[in-house]
Amino acid sequence: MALAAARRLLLHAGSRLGRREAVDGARRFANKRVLVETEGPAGVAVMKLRNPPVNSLSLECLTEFTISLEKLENDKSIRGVILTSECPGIFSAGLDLLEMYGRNPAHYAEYWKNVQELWLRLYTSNMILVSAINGASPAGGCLLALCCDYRVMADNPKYTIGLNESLLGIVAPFWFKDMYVNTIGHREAERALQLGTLFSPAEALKVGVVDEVVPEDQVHSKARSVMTKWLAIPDHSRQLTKNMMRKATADSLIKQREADIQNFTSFISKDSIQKSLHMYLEKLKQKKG
Ligand SMILES: CCCCCCCCCC/C=C/CC(=O)SCCNC(=O)CCNC(=O)[C@H](O)C(C)(C)COP(=O)(O)OP(=O)(O)OC[C@H]1O[C@@H](n2cnc3c(N)ncnc32)[C@H](O)[C@@H]1OP(=O)(O)O
Repeated sequence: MALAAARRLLLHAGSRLGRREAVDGARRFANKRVLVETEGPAGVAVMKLRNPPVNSLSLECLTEFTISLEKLENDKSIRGVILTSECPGIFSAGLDLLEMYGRNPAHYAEYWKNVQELWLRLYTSNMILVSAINGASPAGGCLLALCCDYRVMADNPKYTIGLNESLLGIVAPFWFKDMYVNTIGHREAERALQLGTLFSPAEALKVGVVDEVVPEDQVHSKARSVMTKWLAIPDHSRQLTKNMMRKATADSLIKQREADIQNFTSFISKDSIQKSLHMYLEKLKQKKG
């Protein structure tokens, strides 16, 4: 409830947490975890996730992300968004494991509702979305990229991308799966989902998880040049086409949002699943020591 109130305040009353300023004709607004810079005449915004250390999608981060997108969607001068990260070497570590571990069912339900909301908003956005994947992009990080219309990834073998849920002992929800199938086809998705494959940039390109791999220092310039190409298409025909391609996938979640929340809540609350998450978190810790 507190988050919903914060969201209303941010969105409608301008910005108490957010701030808006003019810099050389460009505009920017920032929440704590999302920075948005818009460039006047081109109608393009660059949205940078900045939730260190790994841009995990905490409830706060999801909320700020959704609000920022909503603001851009309502701004008729904005036609395209480049989605990227301000955290070095990490695009996004995906959903925040600490939101799914050791909490109560009401928290899980609230968290999942916000995950659904961000996904629906991103996946069905009328704007052109291009991701500049400048770091690791597992699970929910990959999900963000898959929502985009075009994906450019940095050519660094340390960076991997994919839906690795099965490695954590959890299961990608049907709408993650549907989007993966839409992107890379049934056979590749079936294999990658079962194995929890994290693809190197070269592999991701080969299988179609990303559209282009470029040297790391060219990710942003390439994303911009891709955006320019997409901006040349009339919005109305591109938007109707996008809607035609994505509507069925989005609708299948919209039709069963409540049931999906219940499924997630009961699945994630299971002792066996909590145990798997505990082990995975321990593994992440041990990696350091
Ligand atoms: C019947 C069916 C019903 C369906 C029900 C649905 C089921 C659930 C579906 C849920 C779907 C989940 C999707 C997800 O997104 S789960 C998250 C998956 N993410 C990962 O696996 C990534 C894990 N992280 C990493 O691999 C690495 O951290 C990294 C991103 C490659 C970065 O490596 P690094 O060496 O630079 O940093 P590292 O030292 O590992 O991490 C720094 C600290 O950050 C913490 N951390 C990392 N990732 C997460 C995360 N996702 N959430 C929260 N915290 C994270 C890590 O633990 C370190 O913390 P600390 O410094 O030790 O305290």
